[in-house]
Amino acid sequence: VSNGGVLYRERFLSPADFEAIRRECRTLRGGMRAEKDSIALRRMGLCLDRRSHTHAMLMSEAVASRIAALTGVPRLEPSDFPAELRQYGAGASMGWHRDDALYSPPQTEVILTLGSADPPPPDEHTTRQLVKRWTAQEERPGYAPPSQNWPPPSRSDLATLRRAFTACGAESFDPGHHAAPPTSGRLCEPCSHHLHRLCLRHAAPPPARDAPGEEATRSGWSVPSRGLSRWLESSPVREAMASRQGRGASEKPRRAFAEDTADCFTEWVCADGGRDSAWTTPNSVLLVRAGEGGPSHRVTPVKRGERTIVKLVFHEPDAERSASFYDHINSFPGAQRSVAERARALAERGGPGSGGKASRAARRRS
Ligand SMILES: O=C(O)CCC(=O)C(=O)O
Ligand SMILES: [Fe+2]
Repeated sequence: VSNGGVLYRERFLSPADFEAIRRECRTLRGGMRAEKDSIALRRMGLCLDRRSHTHAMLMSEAVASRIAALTGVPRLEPSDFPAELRQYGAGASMGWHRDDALYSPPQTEVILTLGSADPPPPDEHTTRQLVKRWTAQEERPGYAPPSQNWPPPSRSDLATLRRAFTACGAESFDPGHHAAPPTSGRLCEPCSHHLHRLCLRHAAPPPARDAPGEEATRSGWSVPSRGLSRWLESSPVREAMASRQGRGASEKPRRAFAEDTADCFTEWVCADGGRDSAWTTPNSVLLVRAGEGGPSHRVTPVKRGERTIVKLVFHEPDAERSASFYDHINSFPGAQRSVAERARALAERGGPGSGGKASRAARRRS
């Protein structure tokens, strides 16, 4: 794997395949249990049934050869190590570690993100650029707020919105459709209650501007679907709006940006010793080379929301199981130790350099 053994790629599966996997995995969440003996803290896990659709889709020759092509490993195969569904809830994290080599030569691990907590907010520069682009779009004649593709207002917004709409005499208020996305300077003049939402009654007829989703994608971040109103009130957004209205950015920011929405990153050490990190988007894959030669990496603590991933293991043809393979398998939640496998693991540990009780006790799952 390039970049010191880590590679991050977004939009890995087709939207249809990804949705099918996400749907199935959602139904399995109830079966998750706290992971045992793991470096990860407060993470929940579940081994995916080999007969599941998710397993069939991901542990396939097709996916293996795509991973091989991405990593530059000549050939990879789906391993017999269980694919795991894992969830980081609030407070969960994973400290710096290298993935144990479950095989020799060491495997490539694939972290497919199914869902993530709210993304971290954009920096101030990005926010200003985005607000500028939105404004330009909104100033086109005939602009109307999009209906479906903007996240609907959060529950806590509804009462305020309803009041604002009543105040300006709007006839109806449908939370899913009558709330516009954040705008910059263009307030609903008659209402002017809301800096960031247009009242449809006072908005011009359709159409249309780029879907906010596309905007967000182009700018490299997603608008938080939860905590939207807090995000809008955060200082760079407010300042950008204020300066559009010629009022300058004199208002004291009420809340610091970074405190407001914070969530976990996967961080790793690159080949040159520097660090890189990713807020892993849904349908992204993070490919990590295991073993001593692999990169050190970690997951920063989740403060809000949750992040669900599927972890998959691929190995080179003819790779052999290592003692760690058995240690790991036996520490799965609810694992039944297989006598034969245990015997085999013990026999393998007898070899030179395979570590005694102390190293076994110290070994924790990655
Ligand atoms: O959740 C992640 O992004 C990384 C997880 C990881 O490193 C592991 O499970 O070994
Ligand atoms: Fe890891």
